[in-house]
Amino acid sequence: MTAKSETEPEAARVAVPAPAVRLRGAELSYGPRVLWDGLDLDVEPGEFLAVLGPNGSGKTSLLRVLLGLQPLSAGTVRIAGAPAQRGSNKIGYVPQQRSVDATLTLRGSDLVGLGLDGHHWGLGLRRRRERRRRVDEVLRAVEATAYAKRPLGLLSGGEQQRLRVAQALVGNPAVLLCDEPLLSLDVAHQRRVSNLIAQQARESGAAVLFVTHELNPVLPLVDRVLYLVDGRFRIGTPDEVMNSATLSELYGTDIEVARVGGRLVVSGTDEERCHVHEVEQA
Ligand SMILES: Nc1ncnc2c1ncn2[C@@H]1O[C@H](COP(=O)(O)OP(=O)(O)OP(=O)(O)O)[C@@H](O)[C@H]1O
Repeated sequence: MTAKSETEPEAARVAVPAPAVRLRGAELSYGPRVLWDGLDLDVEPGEFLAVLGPNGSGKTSLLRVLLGLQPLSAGTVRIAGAPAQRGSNKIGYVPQQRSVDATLTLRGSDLVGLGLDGHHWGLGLRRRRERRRRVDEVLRAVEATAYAKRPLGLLSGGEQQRLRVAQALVGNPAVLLCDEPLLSLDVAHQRRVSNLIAQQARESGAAVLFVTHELNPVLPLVDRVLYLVDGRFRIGTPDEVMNSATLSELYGTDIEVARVGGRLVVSGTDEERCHVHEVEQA
């Protein structure tokens, strides 16, 4: 009896899975400029976290920290229980869109296949077939099959973006980092891509960190929001963060937030900095 009760706490500790992302006392500074500090954040498997903030508030820098590309100035970062590491196959990443050289001859399907490099698919015909099957499955999911064999340089911005999303999803990552993934997508593909990302969270237990200037297209999918402004931040459910009192405090000026037909409408003296895209455009 005594021996059993002594072993129970140990067993319980082992059974608790690590959060997908854990930041403790995290600070990022460039020279004297502090982007954010004192950031404590756990993102659980299956959680969808929207990361908001005006230009230059440090959203992309946060993703770079999680990717192991940017060291913290203070504090710790762990991905699925291990230190953040460059090239980790635990992470899928949709980078901010940049134009691809028109002469690039790499094909879309090859780009998506690169998302499986570093995974243990092994050699042999069976493995190669499995790999191809997975690539084809993800290409279908982003509706890119029709142009997957064409050179990347000849594709439109939206077509390239869907391939980047496929590349991030193909390895079933524990953490999915998305840097404004909906830019240049039409409304139908915005919906499809954001639903796919949320589905990956639900079905594969991926934690999603989704940087966006447009919260409304993903609002129904979002569990929590991290809102960064000038070194300050708030973390909470959309209702806890996206309200007049909290945003006015964060921006240090009067901000009005209203819900109109399920959308957030933000207005106020500083509305141009505070996600003007959330303001209903007439
Ligand atoms: N390596 C670096 N050295 C110095 N300053 C940097 C470095 N990387 C980024 N910065 C600065 O840090 C700030 C935050 O950049 P970051 O790209 O993280 O912002 P962001 O919130 O993603 O902005 P945006 O919404 O415009 O994409 C910017 O002012 C940027 O110029």
